[in-house]
Amino acid sequence: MLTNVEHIGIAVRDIAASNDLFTKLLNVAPYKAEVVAAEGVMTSFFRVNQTKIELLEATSPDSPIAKFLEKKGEGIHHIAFEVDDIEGEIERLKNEGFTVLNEVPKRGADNKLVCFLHPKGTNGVLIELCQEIKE
Ligand SMILES: CC[C@H](C(=O)O)C(=O)SCCNC(=O)CCNC(=O)[C@H](O)C(C)(C)COP(=O)(O)OP(=O)(O)OC[C@H]1O[C@@H](n2cnc3c(N)ncnc32)[C@H](O)[C@@H]1OP(=O)(O)O
Ligand SMILES: [Co+2]
Repeated sequence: MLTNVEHIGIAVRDIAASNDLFTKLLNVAPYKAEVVAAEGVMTSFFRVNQTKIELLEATSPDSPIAKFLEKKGEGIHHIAFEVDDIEGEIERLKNEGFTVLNEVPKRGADNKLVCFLHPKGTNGVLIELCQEIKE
């Protein structure tokens, strides 16, 4: 089951400059910076009550963020929903006809297991599902 919007991912060219901007905007400093090498991203997380913003900078030219920036420029990159059973949701969504880009959940940022749905099947919005990793 999808429980809530866990974060909004925003693609940025210069995460240090965007950290300053979002700190002013949200009146709060980022609580975490984390590289996810497998995704080719550097992330920075802000929390405003229950809402999180994830800033994403590409760490390599073949990063999905680099391609996105080249094509669309800076802006909202994805919406992430929190789920309580990511494997179950993957099966359910596959059966509903959505294209799951990684059918095996992968390690994301901020201590989550994640998967993504192709935006072609979701009205042009990249959707991420994420489940807290219980240590
Ligand atoms: C996991 C760490 C962290 C976390 O929260 O834990 C993250 O969120 S990491 C975020 C970065 N990782 C990903 O985005 C992984 C999933 N994304 C992908 O697999 C690709 O980006 C994919 C398949 C969505 C697009 O890759 P492709 O190589 O096909 O790039 P194209 O430029 O050819 O795109 C094809 C088509 O899709 C449109 N597109 C691409 N990205 C997005 C997007 N973010 N939102 C909406 N639409 C997108 C692109 O415009 C192309 O459409 P077209 O009409 O053909 O121009
Ligand atoms: Co994300």
